[in-house]
Amino acid sequence: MDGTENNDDFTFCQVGDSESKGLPDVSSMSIKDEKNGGTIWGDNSRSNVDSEKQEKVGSLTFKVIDASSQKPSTKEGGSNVGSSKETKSAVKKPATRAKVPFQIGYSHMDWLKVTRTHPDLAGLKGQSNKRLIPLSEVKLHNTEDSMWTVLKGRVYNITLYMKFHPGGVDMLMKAVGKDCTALFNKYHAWVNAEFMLEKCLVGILDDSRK
Ligand code: HEM
Repeated sequence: MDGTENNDDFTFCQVGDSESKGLPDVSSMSIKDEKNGGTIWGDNSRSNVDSEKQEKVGSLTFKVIDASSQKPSTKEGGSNVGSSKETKSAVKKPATRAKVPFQIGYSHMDWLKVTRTHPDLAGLKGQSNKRLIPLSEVKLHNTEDSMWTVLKGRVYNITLYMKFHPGGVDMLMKAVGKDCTALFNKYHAWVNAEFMLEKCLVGILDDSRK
């Protein structure tokens, strides 16, 4: 690619101080794909309004709406894919995640440093980390100075990890003394805990004992 070819399907928007430059309000724009049908981006349900202008680039149609002249309305229509309800759910914004304030000295990088320098994160005192451990033993480690959890069949000592957890201490407390695999997968199945907690491994969960 040399950057000179004509790419019909993509357009780049100039973003800036829209008011002072007289640019359209991007929060009120939507992009339709005429070739394949459907809304690519934006809230397409707000068409059929008087203050709307259409721009066309390649196969894409931009609906530029002057939001300043609009009042909230229940008017429907304008969508070329089913009902406007369906279109709305297709462009639904993801739920905002409650961010836990980041504490200086407790970032992911800080944790990696700890895992490299701490002599005994698991608290093994020389014991093997291949020992089979029943859930009843995990349950006993639910105190401030010894917190164990089970994740994907492995038993970890998470006492020192608690303050480094990006989801907060309170959330991770739900894992203490229990098997947290389901909760872990519910919130972030993509997190590589095997790597992050490698040095916290205490043993393997013994499924055959309670
Ligand atoms: C014990 C193993 C766990 C590890 C190693 C771990 C690790 C992490 C990591 C790396 C993140 C950041 C993920 C990201 O930004 O994409 C995170 C976020 C989070 N974790 Fe965990 N987690 C564990 C267990 C849990 C459990 C059991 C819960 C729920 C009870 C939980 C709830 C959360 C939540 C709600 C967030 C999101 C925080 C935010 O968006 O700021 N975690 N965790």
